Amino acid sequence: MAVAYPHFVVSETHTPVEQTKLMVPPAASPPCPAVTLTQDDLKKIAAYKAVEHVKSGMVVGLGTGSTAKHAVDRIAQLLQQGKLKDIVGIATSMKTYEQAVSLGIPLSDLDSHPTVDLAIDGADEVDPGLNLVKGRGGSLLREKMIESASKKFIVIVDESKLVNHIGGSKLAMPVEIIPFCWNHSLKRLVGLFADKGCLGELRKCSESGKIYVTDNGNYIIDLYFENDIGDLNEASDAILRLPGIVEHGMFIGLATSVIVAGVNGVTVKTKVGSELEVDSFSYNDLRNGF
Ligand SMILES: O=C(CO)[C@H](O)[C@H](O)COP(=O)(O)O
Repeated sequence: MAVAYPHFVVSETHTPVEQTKLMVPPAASPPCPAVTLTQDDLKKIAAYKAVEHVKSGMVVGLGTGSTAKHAVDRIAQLLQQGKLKDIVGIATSMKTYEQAVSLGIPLSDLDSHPTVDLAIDGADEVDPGLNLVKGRGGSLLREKMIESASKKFIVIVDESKLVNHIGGSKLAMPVEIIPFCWNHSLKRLVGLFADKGCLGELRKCSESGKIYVTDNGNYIIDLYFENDIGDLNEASDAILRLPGIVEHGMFIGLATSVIVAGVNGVTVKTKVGSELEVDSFSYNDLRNGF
């Protein structure tokens, strides 16, 4: 059974793998049987909603990861259908670059297009102030370069990414470092946050066990925090002061809006000055259009 979402049909067969299965309640009117959305369906819903903000002629930052992949697919589809024209994409990773090339999306870079109209990307954590952790997919440096050059940066997530505070998922906060004496850098990073119950490890490829190397030829140290990191700007400054550190995965104040797809519908949080505007849409609203 497909959810009657305006722009796409959820696949009828779902592969559970590691995805969370979520039950969406049936619509009150018109009657509609319950539908099971996978976590990937939610990512796709958030991605498609974000792509509604892409207009012809825009320079668009193309994110990396399983959520952003849906946005790139959708942009390509709209280009192929002639509903979008003259889009220039700037890829945040080699993987996204290859995806975009395979789909025929015209690409450029920040040297030729230093200002990006809109970037769309996933995130690993989103806090209530729209600060993020990014980079569990390894692309944090190019993502931060492109997203900080964007007039608008829309983050697309399923609701599992929401946290009360950065580090709150207890999963990795990645830091890209140069390979030279990586163990020294690891110790210095962990030492910065000794009072926060911080542990760190060099990222390895899960399949080969080899050291993970970023698109920039660097390594990644994954930091794990037992306690709240505290002031994010202070933590950021301390990390970036260490020689050998290239960038970290805290994206502080960069997102202009976040689209969260959850079991009950979609929430769009948008920064308006210092305020946060929140719009919520149930799947019934989505059925009837916004
Ligand atoms: O920062 C990223 C890659 O560096 C991704 O955006 C982040 O890891 C989220 O990935 P996914 O959409 O697969 O959950």
